[in-house]
Amino acid sequence: MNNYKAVPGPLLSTINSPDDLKKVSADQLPQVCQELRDFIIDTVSVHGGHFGASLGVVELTTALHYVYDTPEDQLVWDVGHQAYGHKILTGRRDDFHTNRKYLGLSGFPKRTESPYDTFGVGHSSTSISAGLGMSVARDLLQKNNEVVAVIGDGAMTAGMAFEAMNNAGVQNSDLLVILNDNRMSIDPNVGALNEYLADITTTQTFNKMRDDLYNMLGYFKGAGEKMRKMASRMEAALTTALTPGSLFRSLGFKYYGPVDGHNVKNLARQLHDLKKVSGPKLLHVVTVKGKGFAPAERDQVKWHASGSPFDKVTGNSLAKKSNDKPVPKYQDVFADSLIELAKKNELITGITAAMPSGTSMLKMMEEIPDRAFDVGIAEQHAVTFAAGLATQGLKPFVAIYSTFLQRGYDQVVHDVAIQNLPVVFCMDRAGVAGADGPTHHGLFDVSYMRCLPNVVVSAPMDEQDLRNLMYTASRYGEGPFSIRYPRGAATGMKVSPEFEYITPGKGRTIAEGEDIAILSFGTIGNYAAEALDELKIAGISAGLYDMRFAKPLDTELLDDISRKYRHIITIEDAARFGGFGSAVAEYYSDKEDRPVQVIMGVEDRVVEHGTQKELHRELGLDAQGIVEQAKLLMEKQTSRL
Ligand SMILES: Cc1ncc(C[n+]2csc(CCOP(=O)(O)OP(=O)(O)O)c2C)c(N)n1
Ligand SMILES: CC(=O)[C@@H](O)[C@H](O)COP(=O)(O)O
Ligand SMILES: [Mg+2]
Repeated sequence: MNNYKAVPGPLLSTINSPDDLKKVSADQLPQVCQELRDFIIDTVSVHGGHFGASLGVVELTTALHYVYDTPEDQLVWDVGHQAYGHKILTGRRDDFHTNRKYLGLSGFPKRTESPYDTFGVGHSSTSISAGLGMSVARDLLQKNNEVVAVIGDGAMTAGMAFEAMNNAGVQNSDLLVILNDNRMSIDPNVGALNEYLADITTTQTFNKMRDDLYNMLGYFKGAGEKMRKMASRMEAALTTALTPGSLFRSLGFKYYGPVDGHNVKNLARQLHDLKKVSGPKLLHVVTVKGKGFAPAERDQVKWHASGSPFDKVTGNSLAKKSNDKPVPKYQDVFADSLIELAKKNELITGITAAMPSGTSMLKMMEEIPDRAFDVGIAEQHAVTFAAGLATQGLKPFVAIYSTFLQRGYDQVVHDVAIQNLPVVFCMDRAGVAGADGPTHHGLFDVSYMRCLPNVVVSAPMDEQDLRNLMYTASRYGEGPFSIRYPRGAATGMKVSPEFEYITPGKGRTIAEGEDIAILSFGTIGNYAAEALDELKIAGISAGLYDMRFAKPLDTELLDDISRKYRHIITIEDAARFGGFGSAVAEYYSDKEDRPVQVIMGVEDRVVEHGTQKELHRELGLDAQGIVEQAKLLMEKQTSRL
């Protein structure tokens, strides 16, 4: 592991807790911020991690810990990808070089890591609900601590944030919500709320335009539809400009702002004053994502996170250049195939919930803009929106990370599965996700999809099969179809430009054997393929079957396998409970001649962060793990004889 540690500046090096921060004078706060920013840039330039969001809240983080008595005062971060400054100021500076590394600090606030991390995060838009829970608990327990929730403009687009505000507005509990408005989600923020916030932050411009605008509106009345739409948009903007924050006020919040989120002394003063204001209140802070690192300010999407080392002045990548042909990522195979399919079938639509870059749906949004939608951080809406499209005969492909689809599960059940609508779920980041850790692993989708009526549950072993399964899904008219694939690079195989229809429920034989059959589900099967040679050396003849479907199962193939083998191993990069291995066990359970089965998958526990390779090793879900299981199985058989 690279153990490079950034050296903190003279002031930052004296700060090991918020109490130390409180010892510096208000005039020194800008210097603390500069040193904090430098420290983040220095560390992330070597070790990688989320980036732009933490740079954008350096002043806000410093002001919060300066003014509030954390950890007694509860500070709740939303998503938590912006909390690096918070970690550094709350006693984790010296360990910060282990951030997101195996056995190191978590990339997100985590309750077991620090008392300053009041609520575990990773998924967005939970902070107001959690904060309200904490403030109501404070009231009931007759304590007097403060509660502050910090939420981004992207996270604010989610239904959950509005559910929380709707409730907070009538609870009358003291709660400060800070809206960190940088006009960005991971990609540019979208939606009507985004436009509303833009109107607030451009108040002065609109005030100046007011008189002209009324004159123009008169002119527009006689104009066409396009002009009228423009006029009504401008009128809405004007209304917002005249009464900024009215949306939040009407939800029962006292609204303050917008204020400059990079003036730390002013922020500290504002926060100090707001302590005297009771009830639910919202401070609207305007910041720049990537603030203080010019390349990140220029290209905010690229610098949302950095995976490889970079020059901390120019931002140029320091990753070793390779002459090898680049291997496509699964997300790109998905997006390219979707575009190919959509060009041939005009009923196909694509939907992403605020992950155009992450899912590569951006490609379709650029090539076929009228049929590709970014609906914001709104997984629930994305699923039901797709269901609505499907009722009208369209063929929606909903690309959502496996972990984020958990947010839209009732919609998958109630709006898609029960109505048997032909929505295609493309679940990216399935299996262990890597450095993002437990909140982001996609370990539950096989179980949560398999238990639903009507849903096909599939996983390709490689990019060729991903293309073919997508093609199959595009032609499958009987109901919902799910396809899971992991984060990162595909196999690099030569891919046929032709699509092939795979009958749902049909697996394939990769290798025949005699002693043990390995039944794999998804890309984890490539580890099994690697294990075959080593098993041969160990004197074990293993067959390998890429089952492709956890539902419907290839029962014909399963019957063949049970006739031929006494021992089978099933393997999946997912929770064992209710997954593919369970499906096979259930199928065999009433067969007299059932084989002895080992189910390889993720045990009933939380899997922490690390590289995918490290985590697969820890879980025993790699070639070595398969070899070990196979040997154990054969030993057990021999000892029984
Ligand atoms: C439920 C859920 N969906 C999607 C994501 C992926 N995601 C992480 S950060 C982010 C953008 C958040 O934007 P914002 O709250 O404005 O924070 P910023 O990065 O701009 O500081 C998204 C979409 C997530 N973490 N949780
Ligand atoms: C914080 C968050 O949810 C995203 O930034 C996530 O970390 C992206 O993951 P990928 O890097 O796999 O797209
Ligand atoms: Mg934002």
